[in-house]
Amino acid sequence: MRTEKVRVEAMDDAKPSPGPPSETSEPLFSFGVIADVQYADLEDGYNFQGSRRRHYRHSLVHLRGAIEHWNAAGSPPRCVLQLGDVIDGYNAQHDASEEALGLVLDAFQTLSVPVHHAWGNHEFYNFSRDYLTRSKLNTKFLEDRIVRHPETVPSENYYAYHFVPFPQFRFILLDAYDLSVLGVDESSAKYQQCLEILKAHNPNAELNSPEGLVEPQYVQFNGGFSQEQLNWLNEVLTFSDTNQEKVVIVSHVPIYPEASDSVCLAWNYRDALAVIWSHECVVCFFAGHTHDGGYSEDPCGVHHINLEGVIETAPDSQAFGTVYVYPDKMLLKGRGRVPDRTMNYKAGNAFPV
Ligand SMILES: Nc1ncnc2c1ncn2[C@@H]1O[C@H](COP(=O)(O)OP(=O)(O)O)[C@@H](O)[C@H]1O
Repeated sequence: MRTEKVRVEAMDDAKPSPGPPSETSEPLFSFGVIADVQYADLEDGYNFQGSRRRHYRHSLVHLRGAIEHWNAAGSPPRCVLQLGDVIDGYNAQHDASEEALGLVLDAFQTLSVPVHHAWGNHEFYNFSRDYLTRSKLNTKFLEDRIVRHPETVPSENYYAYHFVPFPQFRFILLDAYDLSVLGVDESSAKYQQCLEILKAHNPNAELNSPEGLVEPQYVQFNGGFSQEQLNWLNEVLTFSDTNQEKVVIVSHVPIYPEASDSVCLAWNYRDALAVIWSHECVVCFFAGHTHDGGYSEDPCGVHHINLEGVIETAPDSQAFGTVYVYPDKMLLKGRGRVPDRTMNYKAGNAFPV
């Protein structure tokens, strides 16, 4: 194992500490996280409920600031995880999708480490799945393949892959709009199948409305995971268990109710949890989508983090984080409105060093 020294950035004095970090030992490596930039060249607006201000233009300034921060780090992160919704759906209405995406990608071009892009609902408001597959938001070329384990190779039917930024630590990027009516050709069988699933759970004329639903996550702006993708996830986690790896999962849409507004969960979040809970290796699950942020450790010791969205972050604050990985835990050092979080590995499951 590599024992490269990674410096932990200074604690932000302005917010509470999660307890003493492992200053006595050096982190093995670090990675950056950022969510819901939702850039658009528009005046500020509000969320659907009218309760939260959205800073469409300033979100790009926030993104550039985060990138400058990671570039200036004494020990740069191994990679950055962009959790989806990088440009806002309003761009499509103003015929500005490509221009907005270009500005965001120009910013990422200046990042000195690889970025992994998840896809959210706003990607699909702007672009078709085919367009995204051909775009620079498709970072599947950064995947790692496991020799002699073809069952761990993802299918082309969904946008998901895994990679190893540091030995024994596997990251899995999931496609939470694998089952969705967004970004899918309306004449396709898949669209019909997904529309049927959605309508079976949501009788509202407005399919974005959760009003009266027993399972409020069945709205159009969410999506889910196909059985094919879940079977693949199960295979990768089986490999990671067998090889005593630690796993970080990334998805635009969250899957754990205690960490998220129930309206924002993945359609079949229970199926994803069932797969994850049948394995030992998963340390944490990072999602965006809610903008509010949230955290909960589930009964199986998996830490669910919903990152605060850049779009609802005031110009005088920030919203991103760097996760420092130790042999026995991961430590999220948040900036601005992202709080620090300590994610201990499951009891007796520290990484053998
Ligand atoms: N309660 C609701 N009833 C009807 N439509 C809704 C409701 N909440 C959101 N929407 C619609 O769903 C879409 C996504 O909502 P929004 O909150 O803007 O999502 P995001 O947080 O991803 O930006 C928008 O078109 C919005 O108007």
